[in-house]
Amino acid sequence: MTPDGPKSSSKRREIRAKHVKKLSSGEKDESENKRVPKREREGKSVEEDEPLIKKAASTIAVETADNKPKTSDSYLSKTRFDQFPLSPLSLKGIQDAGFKTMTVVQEATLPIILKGKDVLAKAKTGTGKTVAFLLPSIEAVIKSPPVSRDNRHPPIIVLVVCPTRELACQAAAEANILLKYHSSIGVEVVIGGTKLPAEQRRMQKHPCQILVATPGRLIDHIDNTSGFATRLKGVKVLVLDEADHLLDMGFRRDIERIIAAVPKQRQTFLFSATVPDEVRQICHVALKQDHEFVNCVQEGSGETHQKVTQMYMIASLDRHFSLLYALLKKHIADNSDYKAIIFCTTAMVTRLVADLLGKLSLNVREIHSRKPQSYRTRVSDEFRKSKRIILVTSDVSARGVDYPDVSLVVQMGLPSDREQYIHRLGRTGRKGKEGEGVLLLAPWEEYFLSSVKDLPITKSTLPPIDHDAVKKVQKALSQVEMTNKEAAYQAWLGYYKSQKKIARDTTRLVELANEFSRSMGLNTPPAIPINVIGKMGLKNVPGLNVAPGFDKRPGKKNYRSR
Ligand SMILES: Nc1ncnc2c1ncn2[C@@H]1O[C@H](COP(=O)(O)OP(=O)(O)OP(=O)(O)O)[C@@H](O)[C@H]1O
Repeated sequence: MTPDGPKSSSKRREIRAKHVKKLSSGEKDESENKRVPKREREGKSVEEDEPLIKKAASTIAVETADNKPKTSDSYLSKTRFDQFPLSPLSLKGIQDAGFKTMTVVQEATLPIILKGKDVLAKAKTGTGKTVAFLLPSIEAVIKSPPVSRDNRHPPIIVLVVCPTRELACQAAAEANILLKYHSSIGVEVVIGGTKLPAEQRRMQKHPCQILVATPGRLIDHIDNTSGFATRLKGVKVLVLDEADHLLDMGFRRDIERIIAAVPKQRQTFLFSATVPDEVRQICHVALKQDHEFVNCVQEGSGETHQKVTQMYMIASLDRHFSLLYALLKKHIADNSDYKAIIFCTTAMVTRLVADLLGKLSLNVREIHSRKPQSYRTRVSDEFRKSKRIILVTSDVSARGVDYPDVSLVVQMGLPSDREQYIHRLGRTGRKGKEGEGVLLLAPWEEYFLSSVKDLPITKSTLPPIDHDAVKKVQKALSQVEMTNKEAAYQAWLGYYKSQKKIARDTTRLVELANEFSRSMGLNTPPAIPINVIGKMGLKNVPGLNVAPGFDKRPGKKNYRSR
């Protein structure tokens, strides 16, 4: 391969990882708690949302030549990029990236976007949505009039909003790959976890036309960075990546503020692998009335990848840790180049599970919101590049993160909803590859299955757990620090308190939490400060171990952080 020739996908990944690393420098862990969707923090559901308004928009189902909707997992189309009026420099960048033909979602959305229309696009996980919105965005920058060098507030032409820092950095890294030959176009990222003045200085030094941001930090800049609001007045393209998540109750107010800060006269793209009906009905807050809905996904089994086998296991909580261990051991034995992701319900449960698997001598890393951003970036980068590794994570890694070759995704406990289940599962089987997904539930969580009954998820027999393995897990649990168990117990309780069906009977909820406590090897449930119990709405519920006084640990207002 010539130095400038098409890149192999591993080379491309390396380049992107380098970009991500560069983009996401930051030392302080500015907890993501405040950005955890309020719906999840407070247990509110979409049903409690504002009245839904009916919306008229044309829907385009992507069809094959024989007019049947695409059912195969082939994420690539036969259409070449040069069949569209894209700038030669973009085409050169695409060639260098090693992209030969467009993916289905790119082929379906590009012609509509190039006509100037707003688009709401739904396409499976790992099928190239990022490039689908970046390419036409770059074209919009190229078509914009040049800006004079002495303009003190050079306009931001494209604003991309992503729900997490990892995703924002990843999108910016992908943009940098596409912009390889566009030396006059710049991309910047603004995310939490870094100091605001540092970002302000960086933006001043490198005025960009494309800005990728997380909602909270973007609003910080609107409020506190001089000239920033003026720069946003230049926006011609607004992108909401993981749009359904950004439009749900947790982010909605921020998104409404962001929309108010950019001109009405603009093009808007909403992309996600899941677009629930509620989101279709409220998307008018961002999109024009005559937008197109491009649906590259068949309802039901079409929403997940055929090459990813989906199984669920039902077992009492006291067996979950041993089951997880048995499951991982079997997966490792069967897959020499295994790469597994374990999703847990909260940050503190994530820490507990990571700690436990580490004590069981598995090669484990952890990512959640309580880790500093610099650590998160480093671990994410390492996991992206490595094989024979397990990542234990909270939902900060559920959406959009593009780790190649993940062979197994385990979801422990109740996913927050059907969409989250699909996005988490979507970390495997990317770009048409094979993968395996296991959902591990307790019997009282089985009701969740009704929300995914149209997906090809089947019941699995439980892997055999020998006596030695149980002993090993118990020993490992006894070595896990008590403070980690206490924090996991409290977080567990907070999470399930936000699950309406379970929280309805608070006495039962506490009984279940105490079952979880026993599964960690504790005879007595950890004590919870009385003020925290009050805030959780669990005052006087029998079974709780009440500690007098206040929980003074930093950032303790929210019981669940991701
Ligand atoms: N035309 C193409 N040909 C080959 N690979 C591509 C093409 N377009 C994008 N890719 C690659 O496909 C991978 C998945 O893309 P991306 O992360 O954008 O998926 P996604 O659809 O946004 O997934 P998710 O729903 O999980 O966010 C990336 O590694 C990206 O570089």
